[in-house]
Amino acid sequence: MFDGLKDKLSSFREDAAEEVEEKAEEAETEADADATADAEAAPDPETERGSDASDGDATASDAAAADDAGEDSGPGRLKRAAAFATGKVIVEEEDLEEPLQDLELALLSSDVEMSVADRILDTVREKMIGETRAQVETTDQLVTEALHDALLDVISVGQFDFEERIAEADKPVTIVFTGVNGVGKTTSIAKLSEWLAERGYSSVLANGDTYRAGANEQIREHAEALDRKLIAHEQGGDPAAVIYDGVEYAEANDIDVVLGDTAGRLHTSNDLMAQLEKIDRVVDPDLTLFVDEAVAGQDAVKRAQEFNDAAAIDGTVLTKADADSSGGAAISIAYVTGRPILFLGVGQGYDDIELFDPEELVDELLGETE
Ligand SMILES: Nc1nc2c(ncn2[C@@H]2O[C@H](COP(=O)(O)OP(=O)(O)OP(=O)(O)O)[C@@H](O)[C@H]2O)c(=O)[nH]1
Repeated sequence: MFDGLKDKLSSFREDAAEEVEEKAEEAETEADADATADAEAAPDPETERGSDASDGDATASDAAAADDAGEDSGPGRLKRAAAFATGKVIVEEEDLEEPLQDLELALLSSDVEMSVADRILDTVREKMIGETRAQVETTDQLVTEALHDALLDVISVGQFDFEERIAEADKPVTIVFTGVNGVGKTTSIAKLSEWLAERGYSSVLANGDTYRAGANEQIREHAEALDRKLIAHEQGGDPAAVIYDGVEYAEANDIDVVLGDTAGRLHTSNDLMAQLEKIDRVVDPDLTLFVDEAVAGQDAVKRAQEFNDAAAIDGTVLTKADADSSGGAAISIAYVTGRPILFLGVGQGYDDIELFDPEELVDELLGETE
């Protein structure tokens, strides 16, 4: 999962750490050279005692040396050298220039959305530049921490505890799933039903996809495999009515959660978006979840944004993360929509769904999981 991105992040860490180390060493060499120059320029107390004239000469050459140092090194260098002498390393903007350019390219080529990449770069800059570290700390640690914070900042936008939300909500909890065709919506509903069952919550499936021929059969297969009740109407029926029936069934039978499928649609299909509005009006779902596939990268991010604009979503289920190397959608969707990723689909089996944990993803991306 996300191997391509992991490799790119790892290269950035190595390059940035190397640059900062190199510059720190330069500062050390300069600090040493300055110290030697100072020592050489310092008047010998023995000779000094005998000659008043040499006193004046020494002061002049000291000043000249100080001037030279100022001209050649600039205040940044001096500050750096001074910090180095006290056991610290200061990170300067120029150390990071090249690695950050490479990081930007790496993120964009991993399908990370532009504004998200910018934000990550800004945070890394903010966390690292002007930062001092003790020489005993590794620079890699400093870079890793900055990258960790930058990634977490964008990935964890809007995050809430899904399990707690379900536990605390009045029952039945109604969840409606939207998204385009073929991204794994129906499979995700089945997986979520199983995920809920494992945590002691019963669920009923309601097939609001009355549009596509074969939709009833597809979801029925899952319902039968999992031994769940399915509410379905004829093809061409009113999706809001199906989900409403699902809610009534749940109320009558003490079922905790209603999982409502809907037809795959583009945010631009007006009639289908109007159906979603009707579902909203008639059923007033507790949560509307957008489903898309991680492998769609930038397209998934764009669709999430467009769906959220057209019909406010509460979160995303990102499927096929197991087949995605880029990780761009996983990193970008929450920041772009302001709504969290709640689940990752990680395979075709019913158990292949994971509650999304931003901290866990960041650790995995930075190779800190083992
Ligand atoms: N590898 C992998 N495959 C998945 C995942 N989730 C779903 N799939 C597969 O993706 C395909 C499409 O899934 P569906 O659930 O039929 O997709 P859908 O969005 O409901 O499709 P429509 O009903 O046509 O809108 C199926 O073959 C699923 O097994 C996942 O997390 N990982």
